[in-house]
Amino acid sequence: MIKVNNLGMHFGRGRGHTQVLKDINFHLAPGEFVTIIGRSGSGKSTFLDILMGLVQPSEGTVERTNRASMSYVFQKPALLPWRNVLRNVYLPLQVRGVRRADRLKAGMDALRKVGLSYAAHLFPFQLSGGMAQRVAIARALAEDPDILLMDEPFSALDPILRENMNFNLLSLWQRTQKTILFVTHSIEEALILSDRIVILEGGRFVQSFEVDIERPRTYESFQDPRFSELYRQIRNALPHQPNLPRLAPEEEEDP
Ligand SMILES: Nc1ncnc2c1ncn2[C@@H]1O[C@H](COP(=O)(O)OP(=O)(O)OP(=O)(O)O)[C@@H](O)[C@H]1O
Repeated sequence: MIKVNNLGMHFGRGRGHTQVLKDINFHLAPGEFVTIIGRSGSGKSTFLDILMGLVQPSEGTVERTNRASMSYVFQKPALLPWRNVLRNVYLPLQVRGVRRADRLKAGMDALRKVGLSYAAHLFPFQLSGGMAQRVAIARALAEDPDILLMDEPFSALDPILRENMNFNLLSLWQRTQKTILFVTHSIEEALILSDRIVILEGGRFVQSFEVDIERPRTYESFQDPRFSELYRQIRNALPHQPNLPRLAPEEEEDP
């Protein structure tokens, strides 16, 4: 779906020069769910902006197979307060000049996919944080993209709601067969969602983990021994407090 070759990105020059991304090679296969984890300022949003074509990279190329279409879900829902939910959801279609009847249908279909058809006529101030974020997802789905780019979409939600939204997204992904590239700071969230997790550190993709936890994932998946094993490996691949020991591998049980 997407292939990134030797990508690099820097901003400014001279003393203000910042190298944000270096030598990035990356691919996203059809139907795959891939998550990027990296600390704040590691260049995750810059990477998504480049994939989306909002920013030109300083070096390297981004190839997209068969001109696959993409939609972006931002960290904040960014809804227009004077438009109701349905009119927010079909806004990108309206901008593209899609006929009214078609955009109403696409908007309602997208709201149904996130379980919010009942809220079509509410205004943003009447929504909870989780509802607003689902409206933002519906707005991205209304365009029926091949690829969804999601930049920390649930980071502002409380942990229980966030977990529920994760399972919500998984069932949506299974039903719609979209390809998803997700960004988060949370190892748990990455593990419950993804097929593959890549770590962005110092502007490079330093490690990649295949998440071989059985699907469909459920609340039980948190108890899967592979979950805690992968958690340890990924946590150890991220920066540590210098005075604290790293996580030891789990003890093997006696046969
Ligand atoms: N237009 C710009 N001009 C100069 N520097 C920039 C610009 N955009 C981003 N940067 C710098 O690039 C680095 C990476 O920013 P980016 O927003 O991609 O990080 P991030 O990993 O998404 O962070 P967070 O997790 O906090 O959202 C930061 O140091 C930022 O200051």
